Amino acid sequence: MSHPSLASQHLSVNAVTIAVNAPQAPSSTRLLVCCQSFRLPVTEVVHVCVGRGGVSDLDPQPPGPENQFTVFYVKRSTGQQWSLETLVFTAQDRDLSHQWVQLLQQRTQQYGGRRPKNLLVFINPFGGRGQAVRIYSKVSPLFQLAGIRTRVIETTRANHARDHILQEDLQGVDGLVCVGGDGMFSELMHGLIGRTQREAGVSEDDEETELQPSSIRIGIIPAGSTDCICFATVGINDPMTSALHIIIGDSQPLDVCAVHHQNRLAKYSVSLTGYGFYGDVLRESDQHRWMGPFRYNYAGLKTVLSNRCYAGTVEFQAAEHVESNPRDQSRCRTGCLVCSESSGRLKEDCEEAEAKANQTHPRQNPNSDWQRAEGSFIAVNLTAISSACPKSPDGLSPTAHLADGTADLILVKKCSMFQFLRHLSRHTNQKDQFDLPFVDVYRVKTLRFMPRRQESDVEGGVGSKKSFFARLCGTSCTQSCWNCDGEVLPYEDISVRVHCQLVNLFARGIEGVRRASLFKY
Ligand SMILES: Nc1ncnc2c1ncn2[C@@H]1O[C@H](COP(=O)(O)OP(=O)(O)OP(=O)(O)O)[C@@H](O)[C@H]1O
Repeated sequence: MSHPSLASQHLSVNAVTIAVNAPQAPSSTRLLVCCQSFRLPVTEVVHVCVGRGGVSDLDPQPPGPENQFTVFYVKRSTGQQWSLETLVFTAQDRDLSHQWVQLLQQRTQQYGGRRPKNLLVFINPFGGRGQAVRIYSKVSPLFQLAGIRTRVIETTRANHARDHILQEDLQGVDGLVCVGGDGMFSELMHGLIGRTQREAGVSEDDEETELQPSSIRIGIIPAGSTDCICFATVGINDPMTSALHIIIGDSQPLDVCAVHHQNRLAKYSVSLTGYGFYGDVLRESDQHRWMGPFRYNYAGLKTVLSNRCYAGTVEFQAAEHVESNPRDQSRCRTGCLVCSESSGRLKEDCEEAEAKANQTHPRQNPNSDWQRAEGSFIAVNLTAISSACPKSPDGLSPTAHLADGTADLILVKKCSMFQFLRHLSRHTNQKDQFDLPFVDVYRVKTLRFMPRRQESDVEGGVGSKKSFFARLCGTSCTQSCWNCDGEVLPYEDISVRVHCQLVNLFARGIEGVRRASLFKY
């Protein structure tokens, strides 16, 4: 087909005649259609067909004359929300229309990124408000439209999805999708990381080992109660937006924390790994499941009122090379430079680690770069991402990066209940939420925590120097637990290592203002 002859043709869209610019430019971001203020990147074309197309059952349309063709594309609505939009073009005749469709399909394939062809979808019918099946039925026609094959499994028990990924044949699958909340994402992530290590002959229990990333990406269609991971990586909890990110094959690497206890892998975590306050809230709320979602408010209030703190030692290795810190104001956004530079460093680090492993002599002083903080803490929080969610849009650490190989460690030292409340409330109303004398924050690669039992604990020492409220709440506990992405870990001493860009999501991070405005039309 002769492209230049097409390029000089004029088509009409919505009764306005527009010029279509030459489509043979080599760049993948070449604009497909250009008409005064209208620009459409080929990477965001979902589908092209002859006639007037509709999104199957959602939007049935009469086929329309064959000299017309329809382009389905991603449209930015408000904020980070995406929707599917259509443009109907009218060519001079049927042949020209067919040529355009063919050309645009070719271009979409050529420059359209790494789009999935085969998805394995897990739906948790009980996640969130039990709406996951209905939510999936709204977005599944989009996958059909884009020509993506899907195999759908409704889970029948906890860990069904994880076990399936670990045990079943995934030949040809190029994407895993969960329709549910953070717990479902965690299942997919554990299954995928576990399977990849097994196939690579890597032991997950070995803290020193480099874990292997998988080429299979994970998509999240939010249908849970908080959906923090979707919110922090896409910027919105909207099933349609997530489905479109999956279809156009977006790719967002994500750091993962491997949490170990006594030389065994305990769990992987991407958002909060928290001891003290968040561990107590989770433990308390788990005991009151019968209250439904209200249990979180109840447990939160009770834990705040009891104002417990715990003695222990935190050891950590601060991030090297990293130009950013948790108190700067530069947030991780689509195309983040800090994260992309980390992917280069990741390769260098792997080579260095391999060289070290091959050395006959052990390292001179493996503990030389460890720092230590000792004391009584109300909370020890580690988060590899901002952990933003609709209730706390800035998250635990607003400037944490998605894929720079670090996590933010937030130490909230012993303070009064009102001071702690101030710390909690700063999540939503201050620029630097760590600007408090009893809060320390570090960007780290590794962490170790050891609880410290004190003589006085027995009598009610640091952990239970009981306030009036603590007595009122009947909380005499001197031991906390870890909250690891919403699951209780029943240990206190743990070690954590951040694995840079271990998993890949169908996402692109949160789009910044400049980029969003480019596409405002
Ligand atoms: N069929 C099932 N029956 C019972 N539990 C399930 C089933 N399928 C998945 N699960 C478990 O349910 C837990 C919660 O699911 P999910 O994350 O989808 O919803 P949620 O807890 O409401 O959301 P969020 O984690 O965002 O708060 C998961 O940890 C998962 O292991």
